[in-house]
Amino acid sequence: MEHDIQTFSLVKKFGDITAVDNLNINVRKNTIYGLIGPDGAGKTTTMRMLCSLIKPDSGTGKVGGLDIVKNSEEIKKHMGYMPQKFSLYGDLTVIENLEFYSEIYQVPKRESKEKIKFLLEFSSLLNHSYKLADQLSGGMKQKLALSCNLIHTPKYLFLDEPTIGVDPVARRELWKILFDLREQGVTIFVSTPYMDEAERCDEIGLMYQGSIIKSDRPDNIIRDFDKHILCIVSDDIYSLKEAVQGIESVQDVYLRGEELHVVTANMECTKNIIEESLKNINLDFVMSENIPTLEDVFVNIVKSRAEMTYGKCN
Ligand SMILES: Nc1ncnc2c1ncn2[C@@H]1O[C@H](COP(=O)(O)OP(=O)(O)OP(=O)(O)O)[C@@H](O)[C@H]1O
Repeated sequence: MEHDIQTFSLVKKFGDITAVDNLNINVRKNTIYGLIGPDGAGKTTTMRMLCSLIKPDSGTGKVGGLDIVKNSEEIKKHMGYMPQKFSLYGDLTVIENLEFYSEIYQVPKRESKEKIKFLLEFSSLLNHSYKLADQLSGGMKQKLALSCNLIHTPKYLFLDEPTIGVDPVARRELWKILFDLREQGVTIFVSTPYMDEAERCDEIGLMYQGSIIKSDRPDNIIRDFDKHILCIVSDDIYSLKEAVQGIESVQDVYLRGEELHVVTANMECTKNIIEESLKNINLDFVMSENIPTLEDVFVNIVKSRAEMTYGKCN
């Protein structure tokens, strides 16, 4: 199996903080790899090392078979990196921004004209070509930022939370672009806080405290989850939560919108105890078993890790 992006025991420290801790990642060629994890897990630091913007303290990494420290200049020619705050020039038009990045990447003039035309169509920005970047919506700005990173036809694309602050329709459009890029042979490494986006990746890595604690296809991660999720709705969700979280076979309880999600290893027994307890306090409720979502699994894995590290807190 051919890998385009790899890390081998990668470590990065900032003073006392170990931001990336013995990280091992393997990203297959021509796939979308999603890095997900809580704030401060080390996602941005990982991406910055892979893009040769900062050096690791130890360990190594490869992009397209090239060493991220020794061959950084060569790697940069073939990669695009869109950080969380990508610099667009607000007082330049959409086309002018693309022309500017085309010069930065030293794309030959004739090639650049063709590429800009292609990217404007590809990212549905053609009708906005002469708008100032500052006048674009959040979603369009991100599409322009992405296009600026595609001007030199990179083989590897690194995107740090590219859809933050983007509305759901524009988010879907951006993902359509990513799928098209994968079709064209680009390997994509993306971090996202959104679980619906993580589910669209070919493989995801759950990052916690600098390491990958689980890595697989999203459907495999959900399939391997060996616990059950009970979903309960009630008019008095807070009394419901209080009553349920004291039950011994309940491993975790959390709110998801209007619903209370209960995690248990023993579904039938927990269901019966909850029914009894809620009847005793005269609470109206509706309970059903839910198929676990990636979000349920993610919350559970991260909480279990945190409990292993810091002990249980209720
Ligand atoms: N330049 C820096 N100097 C000191 N500490 C840093 C620096 N960059 C990152 N850190 C620390 O390293 C840890 C990992 O940060 P990082 O930004 O990589 O996490 P993240 O998973 O990308 O978080 P977020 O989702 O909030 O962006 C955090 O504790 C952070 O405070």
